[in-house]
Amino acid sequence: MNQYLIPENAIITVAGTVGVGKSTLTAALAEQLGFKTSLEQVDHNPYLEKFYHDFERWSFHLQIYFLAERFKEQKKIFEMGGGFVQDRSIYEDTGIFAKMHADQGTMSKTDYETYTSLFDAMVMTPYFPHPDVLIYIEGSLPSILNRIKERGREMEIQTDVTYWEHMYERYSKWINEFDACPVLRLNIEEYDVHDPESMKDILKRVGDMISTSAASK
Ligand SMILES: Nc1ncnc2c1ncn2[C@@H]1O[C@H](COP(=O)(O)OP(=O)(O)O)[C@@H](O)[C@H]1O
Ligand SMILES: Nc1ncnc2c1ncn2[C@H]1C[C@H](O)[C@@H](COP(=O)(O)O)O1
Repeated sequence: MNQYLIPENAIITVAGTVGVGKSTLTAALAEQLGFKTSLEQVDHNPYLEKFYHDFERWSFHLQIYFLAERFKEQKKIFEMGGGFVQDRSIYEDTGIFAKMHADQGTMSKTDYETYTSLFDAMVMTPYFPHPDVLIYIEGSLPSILNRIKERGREMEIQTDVTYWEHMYERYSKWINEFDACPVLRLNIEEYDVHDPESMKDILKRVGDMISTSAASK
């Protein structure tokens, strides 16, 4: 146990819409805590760029790819006995992305059903521990769009702003209904990743949340 009362085998997952700051916060918290990171790999994804050019053609391929990658990470976290900060949850793949494309008609009904049945089968395996806490990062849409622009991934910058608007709305609803584990909501205006005190404050809140949740079980 560390000074934050976070168990050494804990799993802390960072969630939120594209560009909000998940990867950056994941790295900063893991460093402060001495935990390992589970990061989303964008550079080696063989479908992502194609997907942004043609959602209909590639959305199913991309979801299967992300599901496989995410599941391998879950398995790794399980086998290594936890102690991870994880960049994005598997719940977002299904609850936000796959659903959004199915609803918008850029993933067929059959493909969505195939994807969902595979996801459900994977969740039922022992490799699927729920996080101890899910940190949900939120902020204003203009600030997030600005971050997407500044980060400079051309495929995201070229994507119509309505895509990000729809995703933003979905995330706001999704998090209000999310109940798979305790949630710590953080606004991007309330922390500074470069300030160790600010990271410690977040970790203290994570530790409090884990202790409260353990006491109520
Ligand atoms: N706390 C922060 N303050 C200012 N800029 C940030 C902060 N967190 C992330 N950024 C910047 O915002 C952009 C998106 O951050 P990133 O962590 O890659 O987001 P995500 O993983 O959620 O897509 C990057 O350019 C990053 O440097
Ligand atoms: N499940 C997903 N479906 C479609 N696109 C996805 C999915 N998961 C991540 N993405 C995209 C969104 C971004 O362009 C990159 C990386 O996400 P980020 O939020 O920047 O870490 O992958």
